[in-house]
Amino acid sequence: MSIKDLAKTIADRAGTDPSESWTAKLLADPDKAAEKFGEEAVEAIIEATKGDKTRLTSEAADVMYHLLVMCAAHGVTLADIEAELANRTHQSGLAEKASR
Ligand SMILES: N=c1c2ncn([C@@H]3O[C@H](COP(=O)(O)OP(=O)(O)OP(=O)(O)O)[C@@H](O)[C@H]3O)c2ncn1[C@@H]1O[C@H](COP(=O)(O)O)[C@@H](O)[C@H]1O
Repeated sequence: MSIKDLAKTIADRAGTDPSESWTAKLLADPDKAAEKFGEEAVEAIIEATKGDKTRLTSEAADVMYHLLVMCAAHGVTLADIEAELANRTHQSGLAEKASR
């Protein structure tokens, strides 16, 4: 599934029955969504340091999903994040830091 399709699926879960959808449950509880994102991020770090590519791929998918849910719980959309990233394309990190 593309990130865009995943974000749409997450947005579609807003306001639906939390007892029938993990996504709806997290959207209804932003602090829980943030906690889950933190857990998944730590799990991804652990797999990255172990060097297990398959496990890292799985944890990275968990991180992306929970990041999008946490953001959606606060009204931040994938389009918002993409716009922020687009604002940064002019920045050349190394050149900018060297000039400081
Ligand atoms: N990508 C995901 C996704 N990734 C993880 N999860 C759920 O996140 C929950 C918590 O993850 P955990 O890893 O903590 O689960 P766990 O069983 O404790 O596993 P471990 O930590 O022990 O490894 C589990 O219930 C997973 O099923 C997800 N739930 C939903 N999605 C996507 O969201 C869509 C809508 O899902 P629903 O909201 O459930 O309809 C799905 O079709 C998927 O595309």
